[in-house]
Amino acid sequence: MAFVLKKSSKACQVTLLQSSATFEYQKRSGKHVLVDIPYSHMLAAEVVGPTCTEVYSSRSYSVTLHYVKSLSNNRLRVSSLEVQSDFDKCTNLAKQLEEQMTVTERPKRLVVIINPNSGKKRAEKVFKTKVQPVFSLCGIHSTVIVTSAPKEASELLQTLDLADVDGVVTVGGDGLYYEVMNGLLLRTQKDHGVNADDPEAEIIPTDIPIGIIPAGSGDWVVQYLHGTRDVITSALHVVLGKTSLTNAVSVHQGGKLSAYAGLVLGFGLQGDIMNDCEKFRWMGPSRYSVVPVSTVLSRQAFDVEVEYQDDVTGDVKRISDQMYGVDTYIISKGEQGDKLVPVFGDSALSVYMSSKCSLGKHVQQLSDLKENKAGCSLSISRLSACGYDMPFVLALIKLWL
Ligand SMILES: Nc1ncnc2c1ncn2[C@@H]1O[C@H](COP(=O)(O)OP(=O)(O)OP(=O)(O)O)[C@@H](O)[C@H]1O
Repeated sequence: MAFVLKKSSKACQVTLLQSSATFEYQKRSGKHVLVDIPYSHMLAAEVVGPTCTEVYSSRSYSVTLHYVKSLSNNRLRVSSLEVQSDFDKCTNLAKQLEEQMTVTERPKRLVVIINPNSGKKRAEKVFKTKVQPVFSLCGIHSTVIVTSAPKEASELLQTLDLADVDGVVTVGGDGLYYEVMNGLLLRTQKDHGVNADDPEAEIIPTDIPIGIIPAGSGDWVVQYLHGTRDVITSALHVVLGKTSLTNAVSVHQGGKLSAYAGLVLGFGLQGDIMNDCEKFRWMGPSRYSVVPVSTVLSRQAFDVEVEYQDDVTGDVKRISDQMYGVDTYIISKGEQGDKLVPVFGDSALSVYMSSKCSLGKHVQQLSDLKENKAGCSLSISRLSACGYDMPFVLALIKLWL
């Protein structure tokens, strides 16, 4: 299907192809331009009529197509293209484009949960100035909840009416994502009559996707997911509606569910680092650079036994040693050349163990891991114990990709 409209007084041919629309026109300089925009990247087509001060002419209507453009470093931005014609042509073109956009399922009703105390305490401003305009452009209705205390988000999700909700968006850091993921999973178990405390019970995955707008201190989940912590990029990933599966792992101790983990499960040093960082929250994001140094200097080795099922052979193996830490990456890390890259929704988890060694060697191992150097992980399909009774159960939940 093709339409001929105008762009800056010159003819512009718009052709609707199977998966994209092309716009072909000449610039004032005479240069020929062809813009090919996939339907999957289109956000909205707006028709604007003549203002009352304009003299009506045969082409005083316009269609502005808003779409997503890729920039360097995995960032996305909104771009627009305007063509002019009469009322019939403009409304017809806009209707055809809107129809193509709705072929892929996109969210229309969202619950947005903001932690005003995340990171540099700019989450509310970030949402209002950068995210809300993108949601409005795409006709998304959002119910905004600003938390006033820790755990409020997960408690609220136990009773909130989620029947018509297409997704929950967090504006904060990894901690808020963790809270919302826990809240949604617990709600899903309750709704299905599953006893979440039972370590043998299969976790029922939640149908409601989670979107993450980075406004925290670490923002690791979103960086792994989108390759950037750019706010507008995250908002655009949400509105385009494509989801990715990620793992959640339940951790049980003493016959009770401790929590669902979604990023790293750190036993020993890593857990101590996170615990110490929380005590220095007043330092803001810089606590993650300073506090770990003192925690590593006061490291302690434990007698640990790790039993796991090998990802490749399926054999159950056991390692006993004095270790500083056993870290399980729920968002696994796969090897790509000499680098470690995040892998979402993998059937295996990666485990890193730090056996007793000199401080120099230990620091080297930790910095290799921080720089994502390949070669220091074990890939396991099930980790059953690490010194304590901590069986893990895997589930998959959806994130907007
Ligand atoms: N209104 C609030 N006041 C204080 N703490 C809150 C509030 N709402 C949520 N929290 C808690 O704050 C913790 C940290 O929040 P969040 O992850 O958003 O920020 P961050 O710690 O700065 O970022 P990151 O987790 O990426 O380092 C979460 O565990 C959450 O439970």
